Amino acid sequence: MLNDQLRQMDAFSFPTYSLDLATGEATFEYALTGPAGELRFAEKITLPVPPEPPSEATLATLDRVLQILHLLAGVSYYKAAAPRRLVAPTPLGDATVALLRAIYTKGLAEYAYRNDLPHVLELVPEVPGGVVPPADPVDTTDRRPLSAVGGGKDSIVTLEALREAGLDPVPFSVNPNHVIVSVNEASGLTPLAARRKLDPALFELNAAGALNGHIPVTAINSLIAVATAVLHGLGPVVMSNERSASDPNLIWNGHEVNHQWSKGVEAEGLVRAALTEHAGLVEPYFSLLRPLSELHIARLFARHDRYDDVVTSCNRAFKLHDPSARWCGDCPKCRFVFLALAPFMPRERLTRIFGKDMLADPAQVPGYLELLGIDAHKPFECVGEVEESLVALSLLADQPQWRDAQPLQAILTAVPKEAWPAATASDVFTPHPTHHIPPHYLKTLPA
Ligand SMILES: CC(=O)N[C@H]1[C@@H](OP(=O)(O)OP(=O)(O)OC[C@H]2O[C@@H](n3ccc(=O)[nH]c3=O)[C@H](O)[C@@H]2O)O[C@H](CO)[C@@H](O)[C@@H]1O[C@H](C)C(=O)N[C@@H](C)C(=O)N[C@@H](CCC(=O)O)C(=O)O
Ligand SMILES: Nc1ncnc2c1ncn2[C@@H]1O[C@H](COP(=O)(O)OP(=O)(O)OP(=O)(O)O)[C@@H](O)[C@H]1O
Repeated sequence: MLNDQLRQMDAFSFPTYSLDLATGEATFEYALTGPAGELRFAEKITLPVPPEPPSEATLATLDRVLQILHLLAGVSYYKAAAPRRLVAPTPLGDATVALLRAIYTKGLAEYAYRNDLPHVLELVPEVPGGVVPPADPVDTTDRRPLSAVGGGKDSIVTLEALREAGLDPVPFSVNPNHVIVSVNEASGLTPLAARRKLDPALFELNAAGALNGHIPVTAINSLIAVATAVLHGLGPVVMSNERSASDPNLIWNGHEVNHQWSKGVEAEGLVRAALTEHAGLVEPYFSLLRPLSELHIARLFARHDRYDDVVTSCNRAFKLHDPSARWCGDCPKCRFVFLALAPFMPRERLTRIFGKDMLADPAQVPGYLELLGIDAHKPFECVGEVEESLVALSLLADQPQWRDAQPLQAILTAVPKEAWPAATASDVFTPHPTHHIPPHYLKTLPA
Protein backbone atom coordinates (compact mmCIF):
# COMPACT_ATOMS: atom_id res chain seq x y z
CA MET A 1 0.00 0.00 0.00
CA LEU A 2 2.76 2.44 1.00
CA ASN A 3 4.62 1.86 -2.25
CA ASP A 4 1.44 2.38 -4.28
CA GLN A 5 0.91 5.64 -2.43
CA LEU A 6 4.51 6.75 -3.05
CA ARG A 7 4.24 5.96 -6.76
CA GLN A 8 1.23 8.30 -7.02
CA MET A 9 2.92 11.27 -5.34
CA ASP A 10 3.03 14.11 -7.83
CA ALA A 11 4.37 17.04 -5.81
CA PHE A 12 7.01 17.84 -3.19
CA SER A 13 6.69 20.99 -1.06
CA PHE A 14 8.20 22.77 1.93
CA PRO A 15 5.36 23.63 4.39
CA THR A 16 7.26 25.39 7.20
CA TYR A 17 10.48 25.75 9.11
CA SER A 18 10.95 26.97 12.70
CA LEU A 19 13.84 27.68 15.05
CA ASP A 20 13.92 27.36 18.83
CA LEU A 21 16.64 29.81 19.84
CA ALA A 22 16.92 28.48 23.39
CA THR A 23 17.99 25.01 22.21
CA GLY A 24 19.30 25.82 18.71
CA GLU A 25 16.90 23.26 17.25
CA ALA A 26 15.51 24.02 13.79
CA THR A 27 12.64 21.92 12.43
CA PHE A 28 12.23 21.67 8.66
CA GLU A 29 8.95 20.30 7.36
CA TYR A 30 8.35 18.66 3.99
CA ALA A 31 5.36 17.13 2.21
CA LEU A 32 4.88 14.61 -0.57
CA THR A 33 1.38 14.92 -1.98
CA GLY A 34 -0.72 13.10 -4.55
CA PRO A 35 -4.19 11.65 -5.22
CA ALA A 36 -3.68 9.04 -2.49
CA GLY A 37 -2.99 11.66 0.20
CA GLU A 38 -0.07 13.36 1.87
CA LEU A 39 3.10 12.18 3.63
CA ARG A 40 4.71 14.72 5.99
CA PHE A 41 8.31 14.70 7.23
CA ALA A 42 10.20 16.75 9.80
CA GLU A 43 13.99 16.95 9.86
CA LYS A 44 15.67 18.38 12.97
CA ILE A 45 18.96 20.25 12.85
CA THR A 46 20.38 21.48 16.14
CA LEU A 47 22.91 24.29 15.93
CA PRO A 48 25.36 24.91 18.78
CA VAL A 49 23.99 27.72 20.97
CA PRO A 50 26.37 30.72 21.28
CA PRO A 51 27.39 31.99 24.74
CA GLU A 52 25.86 35.45 24.10
CA PRO A 53 22.33 36.00 22.71
CA PRO A 54 22.55 36.92 19.01
CA SER A 55 21.61 40.42 17.78
CA GLU A 56 18.47 41.11 15.70
CA ALA A 57 20.69 41.59 12.63
CA THR A 58 22.34 38.21 13.19
CA LEU A 59 18.95 36.55 13.56
CA ALA A 60 17.74 38.13 10.32
CA THR A 61 20.75 36.75 8.43
CA LEU A 62 20.39 33.37 10.12
CA ASP A 63 16.73 33.20 9.10
CA ARG A 64 17.69 33.69 5.45
CA VAL A 65 20.42 31.02 5.63
CA LEU A 66 17.98 28.57 7.24
CA GLN A 67 15.46 29.28 4.47
CA ILE A 68 18.06 28.05 1.96
CA LEU A 69 18.94 25.06 4.16
CA HIS A 70 15.22 24.18 4.30
CA LEU A 71 15.20 23.97 0.49
CA LEU A 72 18.37 21.89 0.24
CA ALA A 73 17.71 19.37 3.02
CA GLY A 74 14.45 18.36 1.32
CA VAL A 75 16.31 16.14 -1.20
CA SER A 76 16.37 13.24 1.29
CA TYR A 77 12.53 13.13 1.31
CA TYR A 78 11.96 14.10 -2.32
CA LYS A 79 13.96 11.06 -3.39
CA ALA A 80 11.53 8.63 -1.66
CA ALA A 81 9.03 9.25 -4.49
CA ALA A 82 10.65 11.51 -7.15
CA PRO A 83 7.44 13.42 -8.02
CA ARG A 84 7.41 15.59 -11.14
CA ARG A 85 6.56 18.84 -9.30
CA LEU A 86 8.92 20.65 -6.93
CA VAL A 87 7.02 23.52 -5.32
CA ALA A 88 9.07 26.23 -3.58
CA PRO A 89 7.53 27.79 -0.44
CA THR A 90 8.11 31.51 -1.15
CA PRO A 91 9.32 33.83 -3.91
CA LEU A 92 13.06 33.41 -4.50
CA GLY A 93 15.72 35.31 -6.41
CA ASP A 94 17.36 33.92 -9.55
CA ALA A 95 20.53 32.67 -7.84
CA THR A 96 18.53 30.83 -5.16
CA VAL A 97 16.26 29.23 -7.76
CA ALA A 98 19.36 28.16 -9.71
CA LEU A 99 20.77 26.49 -6.59
CA LEU A 100 17.45 24.80 -5.78
CA ARG A 101 17.13 23.43 -9.28
CA ALA A 102 20.72 22.20 -9.44
CA ILE A 103 20.52 20.44 -6.06
CA TYR A 104 17.45 18.43 -7.12
CA THR A 105 18.77 17.62 -10.62
CA LYS A 106 22.58 17.54 -10.71
CA GLY A 107 22.83 16.69 -7.01
CA LEU A 108 20.48 13.75 -7.50
CA ALA A 109 21.99 12.63 -10.82
CA GLU A 110 23.58 9.44 -9.47
CA TYR A 111 20.27 8.54 -7.78
CA ALA A 112 18.37 9.25 -11.01
CA TYR A 113 20.82 7.15 -13.04
CA ARG A 114 20.78 4.18 -10.67
CA ASN A 115 16.96 4.22 -10.37
CA ASP A 116 16.43 5.01 -14.07
CA LEU A 117 14.45 8.20 -13.41
CA PRO A 118 15.44 10.54 -16.28
CA HIS A 119 12.69 13.06 -15.40
CA VAL A 120 14.57 13.99 -12.21
CA LEU A 121 17.34 15.52 -14.32
CA GLU A 122 14.78 17.74 -16.05
CA LEU A 123 12.98 19.08 -12.94
CA VAL A 124 12.12 22.77 -12.97
CA PRO A 125 11.03 24.20 -9.58
CA GLU A 126 7.69 26.03 -9.38
CA VAL A 127 8.40 29.28 -7.56
CA PRO A 128 5.60 31.60 -6.35
CA GLY A 129 5.67 35.01 -8.01
CA GLY A 130 6.58 38.07 -5.91
CA VAL A 131 9.49 40.16 -4.77
CA VAL A 132 12.06 38.92 -2.24
CA PRO A 133 12.95 41.75 0.17
CA PRO A 134 16.71 42.31 -0.29
CA ALA A 135 18.98 41.24 2.57
CA ASP A 136 21.37 43.73 4.17
CA PRO A 137 25.00 43.05 3.11
CA VAL A 138 27.04 41.31 5.83
CA ASP A 139 30.82 41.20 5.46
CA THR A 140 32.45 38.76 7.89
CA THR A 141 35.60 38.20 5.84
CA ASP A 142 38.02 39.29 8.57
CA ARG A 143 36.54 37.11 11.34
CA ARG A 144 37.81 33.67 12.42
CA PRO A 145 36.99 31.06 9.76
CA LEU A 146 34.83 28.02 10.47
CA SER A 147 36.58 25.01 8.96
CA ALA A 148 34.51 21.91 8.17
CA VAL A 149 36.14 18.71 9.44
CA GLY A 150 35.16 15.32 8.02
CA GLY A 151 37.98 13.36 9.64
CA GLY A 152 39.91 12.83 6.41
CA LYS A 153 43.28 14.06 5.20
CA ASP A 154 41.78 16.94 3.21
CA SER A 155 40.17 18.82 6.07
CA ILE A 156 43.33 18.27 8.13
CA VAL A 157 45.43 19.95 5.42
CA THR A 158 43.03 22.93 5.44
CA LEU A 159 42.94 23.20 9.23
CA GLU A 160 46.73 23.20 9.42
CA ALA A 161 47.12 25.70 6.54
CA LEU A 162 44.73 28.12 8.26
CA ARG A 163 46.44 27.63 11.59
CA GLU A 164 49.94 28.17 10.12
CA ALA A 165 48.67 31.41 8.54
CA GLY A 166 47.53 32.62 11.99
CA LEU A 167 43.83 32.67 11.06
CA ASP A 168 42.79 30.75 14.19
CA PRO A 169 40.25 28.36 12.58
CA VAL A 170 37.30 26.87 14.46
CA PRO A 171 36.79 23.19 13.48
CA PHE A 172 33.17 22.34 12.70
CA SER A 173 31.33 19.07 12.05
CA VAL A 174 27.81 17.79 11.62
CA ASN A 175 27.11 14.68 13.75
CA PRO A 176 30.80 14.18 14.59
CA ASN A 177 31.65 10.47 14.65
CA HIS A 178 34.49 8.87 16.62
CA VAL A 179 37.00 9.65 13.86
CA ILE A 180 36.11 13.37 13.75
CA VAL A 181 36.23 13.59 17.56
CA SER A 182 39.74 12.06 17.55
CA VAL A 183 40.94 14.36 14.75
CA ASN A 184 39.67 17.40 16.64
CA GLU A 185 41.40 16.19 19.80
CA ALA A 186 44.65 15.69 17.87
CA SER A 187 44.35 19.25 16.49
CA GLY A 188 44.16 20.71 20.00
CA LEU A 189 41.56 23.22 18.71
CA THR A 190 38.13 23.71 20.31
CA PRO A 191 35.45 22.56 17.85
CA LEU A 192 31.80 23.40 17.29
CA ALA A 193 29.30 20.70 16.31
CA ALA A 194 25.74 20.58 14.98
CA ARG A 195 23.32 17.65 15.12
CA ARG A 196 21.23 16.52 12.19
CA LYS A 197 18.39 14.01 12.61
CA LEU A 198 16.52 12.71 9.60
CA ASP A 199 12.83 11.98 10.08
CA PRO A 200 12.58 8.32 11.26
CA ALA A 201 9.62 7.94 8.87
CA LEU A 202 12.16 8.00 6.01
CA PHE A 203 13.83 4.85 7.31
CA GLU A 204 10.43 3.14 7.53
CA LEU A 205 9.75 4.09 3.93
CA ASN A 206 13.19 2.84 2.90
CA ALA A 207 12.56 -0.46 4.66
CA ALA A 208 9.24 -0.72 2.81
CA GLY A 209 11.06 -0.37 -0.52
CA ALA A 210 10.82 3.36 -1.26
CA LEU A 211 13.11 4.81 -3.91
CA ASN A 212 16.51 5.51 -2.37
CA GLY A 213 20.01 6.56 -3.33
CA HIS A 214 22.84 9.01 -3.09
CA ILE A 215 22.13 12.65 -2.15
CA PRO A 216 24.29 15.82 -2.28
CA VAL A 217 25.20 15.67 1.39
CA THR A 218 28.06 18.18 1.24
CA ALA A 219 25.67 20.98 0.21
CA ILE A 220 23.52 20.27 3.28
CA ASN A 221 26.51 20.11 5.63
CA SER A 222 27.82 23.33 4.08
CA LEU A 223 24.61 25.25 4.78
CA ILE A 224 24.56 23.94 8.35
CA ALA A 225 28.14 25.22 8.69
CA VAL A 226 27.20 28.65 7.32
CA ALA A 227 24.24 28.86 9.72
CA THR A 228 26.58 28.02 12.61
CA ALA A 229 29.15 30.60 11.49
CA VAL A 230 26.45 33.30 11.33
CA LEU A 231 24.99 32.38 14.74
CA HIS A 232 28.45 32.44 16.37
CA GLY A 233 29.64 35.66 14.70
CA LEU A 234 32.36 33.81 12.79
CA GLY A 235 33.79 34.40 9.31
CA PRO A 236 33.77 32.37 6.08
CA VAL A 237 33.13 28.63 6.06
CA VAL A 238 36.23 26.98 4.64
CA MET A 239 35.75 23.61 2.95
CA SER A 240 38.32 21.10 1.72
CA ASN A 241 36.89 20.09 -1.63
CA GLU A 242 39.56 19.28 -4.19
CA ARG A 243 39.54 20.00 -7.91
CA SER A 244 38.81 16.41 -9.04
CA ALA A 245 35.46 16.56 -7.19
CA SER A 246 34.17 18.58 -10.16
CA ASP A 247 34.76 15.78 -12.69
CA PRO A 248 31.80 13.53 -13.61
CA ASN A 249 31.82 9.75 -13.29
CA LEU A 250 29.84 9.22 -16.49
CA ILE A 251 27.42 10.81 -18.96
CA TRP A 252 23.82 9.52 -18.98
CA ASN A 253 21.07 10.74 -21.32
CA GLY A 254 23.26 13.72 -22.15
CA HIS A 255 23.68 14.69 -18.48
CA GLU A 256 26.82 14.48 -16.36
CA VAL A 257 26.53 12.11 -13.40
CA ASN A 258 28.93 13.07 -10.62
CA HIS A 259 28.87 11.26 -7.27
CA GLN A 260 30.63 14.24 -5.70
CA TRP A 261 28.59 16.95 -7.45
CA SER A 262 27.93 19.03 -4.33
CA LYS A 263 31.68 19.03 -3.60
CA GLY A 264 32.40 20.42 -7.07
CA VAL A 265 33.21 23.98 -8.12
CA GLU A 266 29.84 24.47 -9.84
CA ALA A 267 27.95 23.72 -6.61
CA GLU A 268 30.35 25.94 -4.68
CA GLY A 269 29.62 28.87 -7.01
CA LEU A 270 25.87 28.29 -6.79
CA VAL A 271 25.91 28.09 -2.98
CA ARG A 272 27.98 31.27 -2.73
CA ALA A 273 25.71 33.17 -5.12
CA ALA A 274 22.53 32.09 -3.32
CA LEU A 275 23.97 33.04 0.09
CA THR A 276 24.98 36.46 -1.19
CA GLU A 277 21.65 37.06 -2.92
CA HIS A 278 19.31 35.69 -0.26
CA ALA A 279 21.24 36.27 2.99
CA GLY A 280 23.49 39.22 2.06
CA LEU A 281 26.66 37.33 3.03
CA VAL A 282 29.54 38.85 1.09
CA GLU A 283 32.15 36.10 1.50
CA PRO A 284 30.28 33.16 3.01
CA TYR A 285 31.86 29.97 1.77
CA PHE A 286 34.69 28.57 -0.34
CA SER A 287 36.97 25.57 -0.66
CA LEU A 288 40.63 26.25 0.14
CA LEU A 289 41.78 23.10 -1.66
CA ARG A 290 39.85 23.71 -4.90
CA PRO A 291 42.97 24.45 -7.02
CA LEU A 292 44.71 21.28 -5.85
CA SER A 293 44.69 17.69 -7.06
CA GLU A 294 44.23 14.84 -4.59
CA LEU A 295 47.86 13.95 -5.12
CA HIS A 296 48.97 17.46 -4.27
CA ILE A 297 46.82 17.36 -1.10
CA ALA A 298 48.33 13.98 -0.19
CA ARG A 299 51.80 15.50 -0.49
CA LEU A 300 50.76 18.34 1.84
CA PHE A 301 49.19 15.92 4.32
CA ALA A 302 52.45 13.95 4.55
CA ARG A 303 54.07 17.03 6.20
CA HIS A 304 51.94 16.55 9.33
CA ASP A 305 52.27 13.44 11.46
CA ARG A 306 50.22 14.48 14.51
CA TYR A 307 47.10 12.90 12.91
CA ASP A 308 48.64 9.57 11.85
CA ASP A 309 46.84 7.59 14.55
CA VAL A 310 43.41 9.12 13.93
CA VAL A 311 42.98 10.25 10.29
CA THR A 312 40.41 8.28 8.25
CA SER A 313 39.17 8.98 4.74
CA CYS A 314 37.37 5.62 4.43
CA ASN A 315 33.59 6.12 4.21
CA ARG A 316 32.95 2.53 5.29
CA ALA A 317 34.75 3.04 8.60
CA PHE A 318 32.31 5.84 9.43
CA LYS A 319 29.48 3.32 9.47
CA LEU A 320 31.17 1.28 12.21
CA HIS A 321 30.79 2.22 15.83
CA ASP A 322 34.01 0.55 16.92
CA PRO A 323 36.26 3.47 18.03
CA SER A 324 39.32 1.64 16.68
CA ALA A 325 37.81 1.20 13.17
CA ARG A 326 39.62 3.50 10.74
CA TRP A 327 40.50 2.18 7.28
CA CYS A 328 38.55 -0.82 5.95
CA GLY A 329 41.49 -1.59 3.63
CA ASP A 330 39.24 -2.91 0.87
CA CYS A 331 37.35 -0.07 -0.86
CA PRO A 332 38.14 2.37 -3.72
CA LYS A 333 38.76 5.20 -1.26
CA CYS A 334 41.27 3.20 0.83
CA ARG A 335 43.03 2.02 -2.33
CA PHE A 336 43.26 5.52 -3.77
CA VAL A 337 44.39 7.30 -0.60
CA PHE A 338 47.03 4.63 0.10
CA LEU A 339 48.39 5.03 -3.43
CA ALA A 340 48.26 8.84 -3.27
CA LEU A 341 50.17 9.01 0.04
CA ALA A 342 52.71 6.30 -0.85
CA PRO A 343 55.13 8.47 -2.86
CA PHE A 344 55.42 11.02 -0.05
CA MET A 345 56.17 9.01 3.07
CA PRO A 346 58.17 6.00 4.24
CA ARG A 347 56.36 2.72 3.51
CA GLU A 348 56.53 1.82 7.19
CA ARG A 349 54.66 5.03 8.25
CA LEU A 350 51.99 4.49 5.58
CA THR A 351 51.44 0.88 6.58
CA ARG A 352 51.12 1.96 10.20
CA ILE A 353 48.46 4.58 9.32
CA PHE A 354 46.35 2.04 7.36
CA GLY A 355 47.09 -1.01 9.53
CA LYS A 356 47.81 -2.79 6.24
CA ASP A 357 50.15 -2.64 3.22
CA MET A 358 47.61 -2.35 0.42
CA LEU A 359 50.12 -2.46 -2.41
CA ALA A 360 51.46 -5.74 -1.06
CA ASP A 361 47.99 -7.34 -1.07
CA PRO A 362 47.26 -9.32 -4.29
CA ALA A 363 43.50 -9.07 -3.61
CA GLN A 364 43.68 -5.30 -4.24
CA VAL A 365 45.08 -5.55 -7.79
CA PRO A 366 41.68 -5.62 -9.62
CA GLY A 367 40.51 -2.58 -7.66
CA TYR A 368 43.70 -0.69 -8.51
CA LEU A 369 43.26 -1.50 -12.20
CA GLU A 370 39.78 0.08 -11.96
CA LEU A 371 41.27 3.24 -10.41
CA LEU A 372 43.74 3.36 -13.27
CA GLY A 373 40.94 3.30 -15.82
CA ILE A 374 41.92 -0.16 -17.04
CA ASP A 375 38.50 -1.52 -16.01
CA ALA A 376 35.04 0.13 -15.93
CA HIS A 377 34.27 3.82 -15.23
CA LYS A 378 35.65 5.82 -12.28
CA PRO A 379 34.10 4.24 -9.14
CA PHE A 380 31.15 6.07 -7.50
CA GLU A 381 33.35 7.16 -4.61
CA CYS A 382 35.46 10.13 -3.69
CA VAL A 383 38.63 9.12 -5.53
CA GLY A 384 41.06 11.13 -7.63
CA GLU A 385 41.40 11.11 -11.39
CA VAL A 386 42.96 8.23 -13.36
CA GLU A 387 45.82 10.57 -14.24
CA GLU A 388 46.58 11.15 -10.54
CA SER A 389 46.72 7.42 -9.87
CA LEU A 390 49.06 7.03 -12.84
CA VAL A 391 51.36 9.79 -11.61
CA ALA A 392 51.45 8.27 -8.10
CA LEU A 393 52.26 4.90 -9.62
CA SER A 394 55.03 6.34 -11.79
CA LEU A 395 56.58 8.02 -8.71
CA LEU A 396 56.50 4.70 -6.85
CA ALA A 397 58.13 2.86 -9.74
CA ASP A 398 61.31 4.82 -9.00
CA GLN A 399 61.36 4.19 -5.24
CA PRO A 400 63.57 1.35 -3.97
CA GLN A 401 61.29 0.87 -0.90
CA TRP A 402 58.54 -0.59 -3.16
CA ARG A 403 60.67 -2.90 -5.36
CA ASP A 404 59.71 -6.06 -3.45
CA ALA A 405 55.93 -5.35 -3.51
CA GLN A 406 54.85 -7.94 -6.11
CA PRO A 407 51.19 -6.75 -6.45
CA LEU A 408 52.48 -3.22 -7.16
CA GLN A 409 54.83 -4.60 -9.79
CA ALA A 410 51.86 -6.51 -11.34
CA ILE A 411 49.84 -3.26 -11.49
CA LEU A 412 52.78 -1.44 -13.13
CA THR A 413 53.04 -4.18 -15.74
CA ALA A 414 49.29 -4.04 -16.48
CA VAL A 415 49.33 -0.33 -17.36
CA PRO A 416 49.32 -0.01 -21.17
CA LYS A 417 52.47 1.63 -22.57
CA GLU A 418 50.47 4.43 -24.20
CA ALA A 419 49.13 5.53 -20.77
CA TRP A 420 52.50 6.57 -19.36
CA PRO A 421 53.13 9.72 -21.42
CA ALA A 422 49.94 11.23 -19.89
CA ALA A 423 51.45 10.66 -16.44
CA THR A 424 54.76 12.28 -17.25
CA ALA A 425 53.14 15.31 -18.92
CA SER A 426 50.65 15.68 -16.09
CA ASP A 427 50.08 18.98 -14.30
CA VAL A 428 48.86 17.40 -11.07
CA PHE A 429 51.14 19.60 -8.98
CA THR A 430 50.20 22.84 -10.74
CA PRO A 431 47.39 24.63 -8.88
CA HIS A 432 44.33 25.18 -11.08
CA PRO A 433 43.15 28.77 -11.60
CA THR A 434 39.42 27.95 -11.20
CA HIS A 435 38.46 28.60 -7.57
CA HIS A 436 36.55 30.99 -5.27
CA ILE A 437 39.31 31.61 -2.69
CA PRO A 438 39.48 35.24 -1.49
CA PRO A 439 42.93 36.82 -2.08
CA HIS A 440 44.08 36.90 1.55
CA TYR A 441 43.19 33.20 1.96
CA LEU A 442 45.01 32.25 -1.24
CA LYS A 443 48.24 33.16 0.53
CA THR A 444 47.57 30.47 3.18
CA LEU A 445 47.89 27.60 0.67
CA PRO A 446 51.26 25.95 1.30
CA ALA A 447 53.56 26.10 -1.74
C1 LIG B 1 27.94 6.71 5.04
C2 LIG B 1 27.44 6.51 3.63
O1 LIG B 1 28.24 6.35 2.73
N1 LIG B 1 26.12 6.53 3.46
C3 LIG B 1 25.51 6.38 2.13
C4 LIG B 1 24.74 5.09 2.10
O2 LIG B 1 23.78 5.11 3.18
P1 LIG B 1 23.62 3.97 4.27
O3 LIG B 1 22.24 3.47 4.19
O4 LIG B 1 24.66 2.94 4.07
O5 LIG B 1 23.88 4.72 5.65
P2 LIG B 1 23.45 6.16 6.16
O6 LIG B 1 24.38 7.20 5.61
O7 LIG B 1 23.35 6.05 7.64
O8 LIG B 1 22.01 6.50 5.61
C5 LIG B 1 20.82 5.83 6.06
C6 LIG B 1 19.68 6.16 5.12
O9 LIG B 1 19.38 7.53 5.19
C7 LIG B 1 19.36 8.12 3.93
N2 LIG B 1 20.01 9.43 4.02
C8 LIG B 1 21.19 9.56 4.67
C9 LIG B 1 21.75 10.82 4.77
C10 LIG B 1 21.10 11.90 4.20
O10 LIG B 1 21.57 13.06 4.25
N3 LIG B 1 19.90 11.73 3.59
C11 LIG B 1 19.34 10.49 3.47
O11 LIG B 1 18.26 10.36 2.89
C12 LIG B 1 20.10 7.21 2.99
O12 LIG B 1 19.46 7.19 1.75
C13 LIG B 1 20.02 5.87 3.67
O13 LIG B 1 18.97 5.13 3.15
O14 LIG B 1 24.02 4.95 0.92
C14 LIG B 1 23.09 6.03 0.68
C15 LIG B 1 22.36 5.73 -0.60
O15 LIG B 1 23.24 5.62 -1.67
C16 LIG B 1 23.89 7.35 0.58
O16 LIG B 1 22.99 8.45 0.38
C17 LIG B 1 24.61 7.56 1.90
O17 LIG B 1 25.46 8.68 1.77
C18 LIG B 1 25.44 9.61 2.88
C19 LIG B 1 24.45 10.71 2.55
C20 LIG B 1 26.83 10.21 3.06
O18 LIG B 1 27.05 10.92 4.01
N4 LIG B 1 27.73 9.94 2.13
C21 LIG B 1 29.07 10.51 2.08
C22 LIG B 1 30.07 9.57 2.71
C23 LIG B 1 29.44 10.67 0.60
O19 LIG B 1 29.06 9.89 -0.23
N5 LIG B 1 30.15 11.76 0.29
C24 LIG B 1 30.53 12.06 -1.06
C25 LIG B 1 30.17 13.51 -1.40
C26 LIG B 1 28.84 13.59 -2.06
C27 LIG B 1 28.36 15.02 -2.23
O20 LIG B 1 28.09 15.46 -3.35
O21 LIG B 1 28.22 15.71 -1.22
C28 LIG B 1 32.02 11.91 -1.21
O22 LIG B 1 32.77 12.13 -0.27
O23 LIG B 1 32.42 11.61 -2.33
N1 LIG C 1 30.37 15.39 9.21
C1 LIG C 1 30.84 16.45 8.57
N2 LIG C 1 30.60 17.69 9.06
C2 LIG C 1 31.04 18.79 8.44
N3 LIG C 1 31.75 18.76 7.31
C3 LIG C 1 32.03 17.56 6.78
C4 LIG C 1 31.59 16.35 7.37
N4 LIG C 1 32.03 15.32 6.61
C5 LIG C 1 32.71 15.87 5.60
N5 LIG C 1 32.72 17.21 5.71
C6 LIG C 1 33.34 18.18 4.81
O1 LIG C 1 32.75 18.02 3.54
C7 LIG C 1 33.75 18.08 2.53
C8 LIG C 1 33.77 16.79 1.77
O2 LIG C 1 33.96 15.69 2.65
P1 LIG C 1 34.99 14.51 2.41
O3 LIG C 1 34.55 13.37 3.24
O4 LIG C 1 35.18 14.27 0.98
O5 LIG C 1 36.38 15.19 2.94
P2 LIG C 1 37.40 14.96 4.13
O6 LIG C 1 36.84 14.04 5.14
O7 LIG C 1 37.87 16.25 4.61
O8 LIG C 1 38.67 14.40 3.46
P3 LIG C 1 38.81 13.10 2.61
O9 LIG C 1 38.35 13.50 1.25
O10 LIG C 1 40.24 12.76 2.65
O11 LIG C 1 37.93 12.08 3.25
C9 LIG C 1 35.06 18.40 3.21
O12 LIG C 1 35.26 19.79 3.19
C10 LIG C 1 34.85 17.93 4.64
O13 LIG C 1 35.61 18.69 5.52
